[in-house]
Amino acid sequence: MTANVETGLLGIDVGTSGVKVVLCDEKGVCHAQTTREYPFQQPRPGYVEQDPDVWWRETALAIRDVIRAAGVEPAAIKGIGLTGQMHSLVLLDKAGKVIRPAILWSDQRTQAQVDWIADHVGVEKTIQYTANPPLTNFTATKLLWVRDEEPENYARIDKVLLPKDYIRYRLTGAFATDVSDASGMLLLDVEKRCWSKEMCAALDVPTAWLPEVYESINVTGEVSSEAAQAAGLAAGTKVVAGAGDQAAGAIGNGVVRPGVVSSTIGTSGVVFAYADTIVKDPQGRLHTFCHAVPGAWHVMGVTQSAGGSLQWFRNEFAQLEQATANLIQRDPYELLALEAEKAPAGSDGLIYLPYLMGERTPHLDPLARGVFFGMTARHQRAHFVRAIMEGVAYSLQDCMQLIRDLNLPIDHVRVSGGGARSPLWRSIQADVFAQSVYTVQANEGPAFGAALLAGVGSGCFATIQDACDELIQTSGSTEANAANQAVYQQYHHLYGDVYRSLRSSFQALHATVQGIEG
Ligand SMILES: Nc1ncnc2c1ncn2[C@@H]1O[C@H](COP(=O)(O)OP(=O)(O)O)[C@@H](O)[C@H]1O
Ligand SMILES: O=C(CO)[C@@H](O)[C@H](O)COP(=O)(O)O
Repeated sequence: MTANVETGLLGIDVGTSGVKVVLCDEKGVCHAQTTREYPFQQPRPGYVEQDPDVWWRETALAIRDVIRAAGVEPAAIKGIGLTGQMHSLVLLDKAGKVIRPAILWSDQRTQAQVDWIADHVGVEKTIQYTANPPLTNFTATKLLWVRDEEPENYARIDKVLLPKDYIRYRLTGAFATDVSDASGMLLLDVEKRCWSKEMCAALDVPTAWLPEVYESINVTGEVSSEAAQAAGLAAGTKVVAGAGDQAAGAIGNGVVRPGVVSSTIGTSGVVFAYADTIVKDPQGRLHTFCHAVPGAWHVMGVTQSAGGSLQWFRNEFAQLEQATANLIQRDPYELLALEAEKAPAGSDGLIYLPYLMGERTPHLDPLARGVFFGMTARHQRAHFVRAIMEGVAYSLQDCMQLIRDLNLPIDHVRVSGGGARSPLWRSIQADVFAQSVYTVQANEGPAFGAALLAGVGSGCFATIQDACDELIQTSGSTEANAANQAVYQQYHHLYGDVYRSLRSSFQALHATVQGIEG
């Protein structure tokens, strides 16, 4: 590995399935990257939690790993950019200790608090204050759940942070966040890019609990001696504000101009569009958040369980592939995707609704559940895998449609995330979207975007657009197939009907499960 990196930029992505750290130079060349996985806990149905101190432990080890692998002098690292899973709630007490496990973005326990906000503040007022409606995913609802269900923990709160901002606190001692990630807390005035005094007052959340808000490229602090020792960094290294994982991923994909849109299949699925001015879906089905580009916004539609659906299927129904992965040196996802190619477009009438963790766009329905519809005895495992990929693409197309309805152009679609590794999943997306999709050369995703933000913050690039123009190029395209397009149009229609037919049954199912499981 190279030892002559003069200007290192470190990007850290505190993800849901693990932390990813990349070390690039000012030319965008990545000299080392590593991922360290960690689990999440599901103590009850709908609950999803993680231990923030595990994030920090694994992040410090991952930083050490990439510095060693790149053979770079720690002092050559000119800036660190942070990104991570959005919305997840981290609570600290006066001594800076974590009060309880983080309640994650995918956790669905807060419907009562969503209803409370709707009753006490009103959905319209909430959209007026924060640009978004109350949703179970957003941080403020999680905070109110702690108020209602764990008053002893609530009484100890001194600071409320997001995942990447907890890592910032451990690196620098600073309490800070950035506008894009803060947008997903339901406490930010997204239009003015500062905390909403009205919303905080309405929820009785002291603004002193909240970190200082910066634009993504601004320096928020320097690595402390203690953190330098733990992570193998040089004390004094600058840490920029960074961005939520979707905004950082958008930077890594060059989604920094109108018309360029990304479709990302990670655990969640996200369609992300740049906006020069603030644009809102009146029904709140798309999120309206600040972009990491200063002075810009974005809208995004979210599929709760996109790659997460295939992950679930792999874990439960591809155990042989998992157990032999090392032996045969083939990734189980790759094997499943190859198998899915044996099924035709439309999976012979098998339709999958990817609602394993409820759904955000377009239904805003935490009670929706996953469905395989149309099973017959002729369906094989290949059909199930293909149906999952198709169902996720239908959900992403629902997001695309809502973005078009806001008159935002979709001229050029860039696919990314783990799902874009699969040629089949790329083709299905092109066919369902009825337009070509493109991949970009730099495939390190949000961590790379965070490193670019560090590059702008430490003066390597004048602006984010300059950095993207210089470093991000498309590397391939997948065209839509007209015959498949026609098949998918018909099944997509049915897919929508299946949800509408089942909506009340999902509510009844929830009530039944609650009654039985308590
Ligand atoms: N070779 C592959 N073929 C198809 N899907 C894949 C492949 N590799 C990864 N995936 C999908 O990508 C998801 C992980 O995406 P990634 O962007 O790495 O995750 P995260 O959301 O944790 O950032 C997996 O859950 C899986 O569904
Ligand atoms: O909830 C959202 C965005 O609103 C997710 O983007 C999470 O921020 C994490 O997603 P993965 O990267 O783990 O898929």
